Amino acid sequence: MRTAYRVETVRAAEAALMARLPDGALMQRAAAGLAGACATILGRVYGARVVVLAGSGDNGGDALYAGARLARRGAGVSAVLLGARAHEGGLAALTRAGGRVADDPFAVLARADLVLDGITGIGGRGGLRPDAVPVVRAARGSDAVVVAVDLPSGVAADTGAVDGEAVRADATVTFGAYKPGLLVDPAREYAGAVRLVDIGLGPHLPSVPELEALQHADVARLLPVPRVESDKYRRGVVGVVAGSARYPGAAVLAVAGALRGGAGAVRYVGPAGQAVLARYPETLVHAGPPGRAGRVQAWAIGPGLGDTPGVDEVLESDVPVLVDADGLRLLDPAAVRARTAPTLLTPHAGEAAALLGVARDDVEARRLDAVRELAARYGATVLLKGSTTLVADPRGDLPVRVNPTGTGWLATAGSGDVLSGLAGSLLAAGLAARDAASAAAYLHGLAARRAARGAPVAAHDVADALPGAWRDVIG
Ligand SMILES: NC(=O)C1=CN([C@@H]2O[C@H](COP(=O)(O)OP(=O)(O)OC[C@H]3O[C@@H](n4cnc5c(N)ncnc54)[C@H](OP(=O)(O)O)[C@@H]3O)[C@@H](O)[C@H]2O)[C@@H](O)CC1
Ligand SMILES: [K+]
Repeated sequence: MRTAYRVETVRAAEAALMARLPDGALMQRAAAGLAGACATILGRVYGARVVVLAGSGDNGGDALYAGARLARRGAGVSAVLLGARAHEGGLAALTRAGGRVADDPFAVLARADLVLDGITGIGGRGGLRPDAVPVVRAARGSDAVVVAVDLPSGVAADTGAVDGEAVRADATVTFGAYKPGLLVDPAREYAGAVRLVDIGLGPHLPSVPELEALQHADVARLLPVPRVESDKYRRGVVGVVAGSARYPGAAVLAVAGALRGGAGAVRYVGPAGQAVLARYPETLVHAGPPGRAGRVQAWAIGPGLGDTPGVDEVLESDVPVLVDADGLRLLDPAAVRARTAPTLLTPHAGEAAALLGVARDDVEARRLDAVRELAARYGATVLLKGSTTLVADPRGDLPVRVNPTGTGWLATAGSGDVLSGLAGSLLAAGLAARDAASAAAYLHGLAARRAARGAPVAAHDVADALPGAWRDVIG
């Protein structure tokens, strides 16, 4: 499990740790880890040209001390001072090691092999200040590798929002713990490859993080395993209510996902039964309405539904319900809150914006806030699809889950339908809504990567790749 903590939590843990250590020890640990990561990136430190962009705080201190370490190993290090003041100890160490303050920032940046971004870290507020913007652009425009110290300067550590300009790094070396912005877009995209340096914070961090990202082993523990005595009903039947005369394909794709999700049987309910059977003869089909279709252990409703009714009826059932796509339109918070069984909503940013009554861009810019707000408002588990898929539980004291397997190739028509069927199937197999949602997102992203291998994929390719992704996860 990868975890991320908010700034105030990191600061409290740092304070507790610092109280037991000599002055400056923590910054030296950070600088040593940072210099080591830079040496790995550079390959050869001796003779390398390094530029340190230093702001006025401790983030600049880390960068200057790391610069001093690299200078002692033979790198040519120049500092560009961007704040009203510079970290005194760090600047003195750099100068002692043979580094110098640049007369012309643009000249040194043009020849740099590596740029250390130490403008701001967890103390930064808002985007870059005007004096930093041209310097950062010059760094980005050069051939140098840009390494962000702790966080790319200009991104919001706690939310992943980017208000204004920020550093686009090739890599970020972060200290003690991941911060939410390193895992959530848009900030995540600015961070490049993230490396965590252990500075001994672990024992001082609380057990419940702000965010968690499941890894293979975590997902493997969640996936259902059939027992010897299992039959198809004990493994769970998932009811898929999807598709319409206009969009029969959505039904086929949702069923394709559901068949790969671990339920023992898939019951399709709706007008696209023929299309579903033609592709998947193992499906049980029923024209509807859902209440007459027979018993299921979970419903997945919404993909390609158009105006077909059925959402209200399904929400009245006493089994877990996943609502997606067209099912989310006009969704009544009171009806969802009144349910006794779990509800899982799976909007993309546009649907989430409609549910919240805000603009789509607002959701994209503040994904973490949006997913939490929806979960609270509807009393439901919410999976917010997108570049970084997030899963929030209605119990606000649980960490939000962030899916690490996503890929841009998933932004293709019908891939959400596959995800709905898959997550619905995991619900029917008995997973809690939060686990079903996060395991489904994980497998779905992995399947897309396996299917794509660098080339475009169609939604049905993703469905076909799910068994391979599942095998990969259970190892
Ligand atoms: N604590 C620890 O034990 C350890 C901490 N460590 C390190 O310390 C970092 C946190 O250091 P920090 O608290 O000094 O904050 P930091 O991010 O350097 O910025 C502070 C100053 O920047 C300014 N400023 C604000 N916004 C700005 C903007 N948009 N653009 C430009 N400038 C802006 C503002 O000053 P102002 O100019 O307003 O006077 C503010 O005071 C942390 O990320 C990690 O790297 C590690 O060494 C491990 C041990
Ligand atoms: K930084």
